[in-house]
Amino acid sequence: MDDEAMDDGEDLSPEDLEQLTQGLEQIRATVGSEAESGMTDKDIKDALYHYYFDIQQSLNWLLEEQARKHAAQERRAAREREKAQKLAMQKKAAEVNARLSSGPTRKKGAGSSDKAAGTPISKPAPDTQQQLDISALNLDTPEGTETPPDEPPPKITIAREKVLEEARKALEGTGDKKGVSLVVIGHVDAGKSTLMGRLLYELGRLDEKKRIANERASSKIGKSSFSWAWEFDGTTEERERGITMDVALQAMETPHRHITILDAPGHKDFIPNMISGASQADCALLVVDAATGEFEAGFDRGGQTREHLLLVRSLGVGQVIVAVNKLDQVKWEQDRYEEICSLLRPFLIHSGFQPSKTTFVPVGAMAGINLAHRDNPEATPLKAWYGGPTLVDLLDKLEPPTRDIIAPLRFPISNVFKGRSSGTAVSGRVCSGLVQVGERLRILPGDESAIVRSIEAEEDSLQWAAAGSNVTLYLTAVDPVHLNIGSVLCPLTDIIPLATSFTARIIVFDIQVPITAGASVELFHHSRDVPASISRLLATLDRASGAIIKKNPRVLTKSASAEVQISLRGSTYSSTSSRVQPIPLEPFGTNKEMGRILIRRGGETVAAGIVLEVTENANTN
Ligand SMILES: Nc1nc2c(ncn2[C@@H]2O[C@H](COP(=O)(O)OP(=O)(O)OP(=O)(O)O)[C@@H](O)[C@H]2O)c(=O)[nH]1
Repeated sequence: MDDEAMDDGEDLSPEDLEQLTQGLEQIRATVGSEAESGMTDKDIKDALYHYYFDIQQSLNWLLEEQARKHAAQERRAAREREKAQKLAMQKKAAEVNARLSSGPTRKKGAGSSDKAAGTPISKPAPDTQQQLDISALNLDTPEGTETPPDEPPPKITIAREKVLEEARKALEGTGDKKGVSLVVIGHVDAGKSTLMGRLLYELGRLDEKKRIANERASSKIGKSSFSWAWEFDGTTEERERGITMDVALQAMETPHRHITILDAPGHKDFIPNMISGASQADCALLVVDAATGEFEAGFDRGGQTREHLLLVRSLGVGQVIVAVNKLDQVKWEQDRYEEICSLLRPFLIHSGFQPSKTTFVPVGAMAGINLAHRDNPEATPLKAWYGGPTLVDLLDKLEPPTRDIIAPLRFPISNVFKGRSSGTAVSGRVCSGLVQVGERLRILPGDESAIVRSIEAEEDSLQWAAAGSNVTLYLTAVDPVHLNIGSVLCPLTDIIPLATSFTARIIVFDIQVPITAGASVELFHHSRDVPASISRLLATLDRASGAIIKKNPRVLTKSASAEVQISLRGSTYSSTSSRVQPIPLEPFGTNKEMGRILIRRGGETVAAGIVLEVTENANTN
């Protein structure tokens, strides 16, 4: 472009100059000022001149150029980071060698205080599971946020009683908005991400500039119909394929609620990610596609509408809003809306949702119809027959479930990444109890512990977080090698059992091949899934009363309720080669959120259940 760059418009005709000025104004209106966009007037004029004043082509080129520059900067920064990391590792290795050669430096009466002091000499994890999990960690340091040298870990500054009192007040919700977390579920392409992207825009949480950028960039790769979804589908692969693959987290405010949104993938290949999202949620928003044949495809056997509903209910979600979307595709016909509601209602009841906790709302995600406002000009055909609540009206009435803040802390890790300021960060949901800055926590499985350096929720820094909060904990005094997705953080004095075998009460889904004793399955518990087997069929039970119908049945068929023994695969044998890593879980009677399980086989969810008793507790062995 330099060859053709123009010289201050000296050779231009008055018409060309006019076009140049207008083009500059229009591009500026889209990209913002020089400070905001990093584009000088000269860059823009050169592009306009080069593309014969075609604004669209000039803008595309400018955006591409900017992306190229940014990528080059990132590559440079990555190289520098790598160099710095190598140097730091060499330094650490030299320190370790020096320490090892001068003998152990255990402090007086220290017990485990080597860890408290953040001693960097840490044994590699003895088991393969922990080593394998490391590959799932996202340990990249964001640009310009290199880890500062170790600071002393923070101390607890607020008394436990005071934290409890504050947490109780916050949960009562006096003055403050009540907080709920919402998982967005539904068949692939129902419009979940579009709905949530558009909703954020309607609520003023997505600004015009970002919207235009998403629109432009999505149309550039021929995916303009997904532009609203881009707010949630952030990765290149998700955007190119036009599907959600992992759970995306965002927050929004309605007049009386603060809502954490977990946008789950609809595609059946990503059900494990959907389960991880659902296990962090209080309520669900089911999105269904009203277009002819599409609702049916999602609702039939093999579609995700049924499976998602059963999964969220099995994981303890009791409230659901059903958004009947894409009604524009059927000319906003009331009959179609009612047909869909009448097909879903009995299924919802059958799946265990109380009618009083189930609501329906007609919406058009793409055009923003009946999301936050009723006055959309395109809503006229809907208004002819619908005068009920908008989606936001319904979201505003979601009730948070009872939170158990007295129980010991249980924080199952759903993600591990390099912290922004320092240390390692883990994100997830506080399932029970409280966590506060300065607290030392045990990481299970394993013998390690870590200190909470800081707590963050949607970029707010907190001193403590209570049951029901989705937060990020920044940890210190721990080697990140010990932090794995699926591990659970607990108080040092009240740790969760580590099970290799347990009994459970399960409900069998609509399966075609019956379950026999010894069946190999995948066991899902929060964000962890492990190979297991249904080692014994103990009894079939009456679904309503729980009374035993038959002891030691030979098989379990669809819709059966049963008591079974589940063993992590290999754990029933004594040879060390087949030993498996135990997983942290708790009987449902002790801790509801830690006592729910899902069982899958061959890519299909075959049963859901609750843990009755941990029969092989690796902690007490
Ligand atoms: N006509 C019409 N199309 C819509 C509407 N809402 C979403 N879509 C389209 O439906 C397609 C799928 O939308 P997404 O938001 O990606 O669907 P999703 O449910 O998030 O998809 P996954 O997360 O991959 O399961 C896109 O092409 C959207 O433009 C709507 O209200 N009307």
